[in-house]
Amino acid sequence: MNYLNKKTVEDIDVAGKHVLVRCDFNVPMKDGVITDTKRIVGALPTIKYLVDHNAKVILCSHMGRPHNIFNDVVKLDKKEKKKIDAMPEAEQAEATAKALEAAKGDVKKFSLAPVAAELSKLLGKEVIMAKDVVGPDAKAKAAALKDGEVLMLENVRFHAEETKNDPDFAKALASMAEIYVNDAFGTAHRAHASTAGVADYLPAVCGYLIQKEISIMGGALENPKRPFVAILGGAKVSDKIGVINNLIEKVDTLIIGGGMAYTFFKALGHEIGTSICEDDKVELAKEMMDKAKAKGINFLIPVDNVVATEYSADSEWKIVDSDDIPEGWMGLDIGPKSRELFANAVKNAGTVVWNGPMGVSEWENFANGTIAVAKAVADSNAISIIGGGDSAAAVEKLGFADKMTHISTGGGASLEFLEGLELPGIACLNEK
Ligand SMILES: Nc1ncnc2c1ncn2[C@@H]1O[C@H](COP(=O)(O)OP(=O)(O)O)[C@@H](O)[C@H]1O
Ligand SMILES: O=C(OP(=O)(O)O)[C@H](O)COP(=O)(O)O
Repeated sequence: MNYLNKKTVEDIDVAGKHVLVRCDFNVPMKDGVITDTKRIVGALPTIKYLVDHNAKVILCSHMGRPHNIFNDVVKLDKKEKKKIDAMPEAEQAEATAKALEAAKGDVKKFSLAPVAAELSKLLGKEVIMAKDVVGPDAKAKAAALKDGEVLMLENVRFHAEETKNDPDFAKALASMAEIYVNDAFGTAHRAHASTAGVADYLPAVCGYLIQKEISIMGGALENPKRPFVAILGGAKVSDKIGVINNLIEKVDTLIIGGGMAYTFFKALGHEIGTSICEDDKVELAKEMMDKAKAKGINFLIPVDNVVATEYSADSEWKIVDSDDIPEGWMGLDIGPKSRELFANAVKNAGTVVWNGPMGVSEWENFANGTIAVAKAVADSNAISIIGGGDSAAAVEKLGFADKMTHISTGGGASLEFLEGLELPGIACLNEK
């Protein structure tokens, strides 16, 4: 998908205008404290540009997946509902009432107020917080904004109309501004009112974060410095089929690690013990390997594995070759020979795209494959692009973030971009 011809904030006169900026401020929180500010820091260049150019800045974002509080409809979380459905019928009514009551009290944790406070610190200026999204408080505060001032609306997902891409809700958002800027890369794969719908009613351009994400990732896909190496890991083949399909057409080397690899082992006829496997994807794994062979791509899967007796952080473990996984053992990481094999493939790469850990990297005993790959990518001279999600978290935790060319701020969005899918939040923006 080529989005490089989209208008940016620099292509439009923002001085004195109300500018509605959609950011992805869906940051991880624990006990009311933001645990990773990457997405807020990522939004700063656009916000600073608008402030410096005397715009009246109105920021909006979602946070989590809350209930529709403004219509007073509180719905149960999917997981909660499943739990209640599994209860004996006689207990369900009481459990539902209790859960609904608890869900009402939950709403505060989805407020963007902590983000406004953090942003204010990072910007070194006040960020005015609205009590609602398109209600009287937001409208009054937006109308009163002076040039260079910044307002944060409440969580757009407090309205069910947001995720439904309801035109009236999009219009209500648009009515507060004269220009729309989308800089929410992490939410660009969603066709919601504030990420796409609003562009029907205002001149619509992208911010610097979206521009950076698409120019680096788009550049790698369209015109990669070769050899181009893709490393895919994580739990499931089904999550990455689209990415494999798209990248197999472009790369010189495709490396498959993590839980995904065991479906490929099965396709090769190996015994995989109790390793994670998607039986309905074995045939597809075979097809992928045949395709890679036909295209002359270097296709690498682990040659050895760290196997464990149970899925737990302190399980007994040992190292075995890939065609020698014993009955009752499960592969939780790639082994030392695979680490070397993968590191060697990365060493002379021109471009590396990496998405998904090589094993259960959350647990120390099964993190060495992911550490080795992160180190190899960091030590290479390649243009290195890390998809969001768990691989980004691993790279950051291991202290290699500074050595990577780009760590995407979007998990789902970067995957869809690498799949070559259209991102509605970018497709809706005006062309130059
Ligand atoms: N061998 C394995 N067995 C089971 N789970 C695994 C294995 N390897 C990796 N995983 C799990 O995969 C998950 C990450 O996968 P995924 O969400 O696809 O990655 P990303 O977020 O980077 O796209 C992690 O929770 C990790 O524990
Ligand atoms: O955190 C997000 O997605 P990600 O975890 O895939 O990066 C985005 O804010 C999108 O959120 P959503 O998946 O609730 O639409």
